[in-house]
Amino acid sequence: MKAVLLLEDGTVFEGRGFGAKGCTCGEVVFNTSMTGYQEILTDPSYHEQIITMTYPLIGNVGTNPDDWESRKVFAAGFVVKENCPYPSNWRNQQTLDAYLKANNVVGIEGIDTRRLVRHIRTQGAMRGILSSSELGIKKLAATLQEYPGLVGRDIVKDVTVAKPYEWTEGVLDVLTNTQDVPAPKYKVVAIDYGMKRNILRLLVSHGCEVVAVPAKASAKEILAHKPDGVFLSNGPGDPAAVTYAVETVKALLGKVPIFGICLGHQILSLALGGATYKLKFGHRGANHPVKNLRTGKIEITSQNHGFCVDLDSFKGKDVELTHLNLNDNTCEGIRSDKLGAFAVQYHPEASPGPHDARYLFTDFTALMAR
Ligand SMILES: NC(=O)CC[C@H](N)C(=O)O
Repeated sequence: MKAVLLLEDGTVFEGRGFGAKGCTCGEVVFNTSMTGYQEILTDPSYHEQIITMTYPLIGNVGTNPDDWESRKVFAAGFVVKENCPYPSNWRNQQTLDAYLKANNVVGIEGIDTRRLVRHIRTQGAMRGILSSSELGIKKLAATLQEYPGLVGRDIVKDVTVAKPYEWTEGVLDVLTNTQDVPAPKYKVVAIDYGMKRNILRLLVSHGCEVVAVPAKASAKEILAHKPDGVFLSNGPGDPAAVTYAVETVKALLGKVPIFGICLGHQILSLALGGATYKLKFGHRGANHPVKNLRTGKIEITSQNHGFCVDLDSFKGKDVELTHLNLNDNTCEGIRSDKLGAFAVQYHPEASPGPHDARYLFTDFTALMAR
């Protein structure tokens, strides 16, 4: 079936539809990872985003019941050069096409993804509409006009959970189908702004007993759990719009150790008096070099963010820059020793990506132990 991707600046890409037949709007972004498309599709941080994969062959390992990073496919749409209809992998249970159909996600293949990515890199991430149902450009343009984009909107409320839940699974070894679940030593409350499951699995495998709470949980409700530590999760959209989350973290600072990832890093930074801004096209991939300024070591990291913390916004404040992105010298980690809080912009839980930064989970348990 024919499909079309129309960008807000009028650029049109025509291709073949796969997955669900339908029409969807979102911010068009790209991810350079060669692997992990199922984890990427189910990362709630991609809510209201149409993901373009730069690696040309996608779907070659099919999909499976284990590699979900959340309860659903949150990506608004999927753009690939070539969707592989004949996956080959011992874990495969469903082709990517059938998986997207089953989860009502629109896909397009056969477009020049290199041209699309170069366009986004030069013009910046922008709103787009992807459709394999309505194909009339005029009608699609009118529909796209209605879509407001991400800036200034709290969309964490669309992906968070309604009530608290416990998580007991550890990191899964797919070869032996066993999990690493040591006896819990620390009680952690994780605020779920759209949390990836591998963060939860790693907290459990590092000896944490985890209860996840909705994004709007108050500091009082969180402290009532008597946690040894609080975790601030990843999540979609503009951090500055999630004002209730910033207020809650302000009320927690200094009362309990805090560790944050991605959106959690941005919310902690805002609570510490910092500021955030929108990057031109964001960082999304699995090979982004980050320098740990304390150890001097370079970590190859998994990344997925379109907003960033302004390095200069902490001038005169007792906040240490701990990690720096070596591609563009942007902030990738901060810490306040005085307040017992630290966070990174990138994804140490990988899923997908390298495991270089897993030590941060040990840093968190060491902080709680102190
Ligand atoms: N993965 C995330 O938590 C993303 C954080 C935020 N939504 C951003 O795009 O920068």
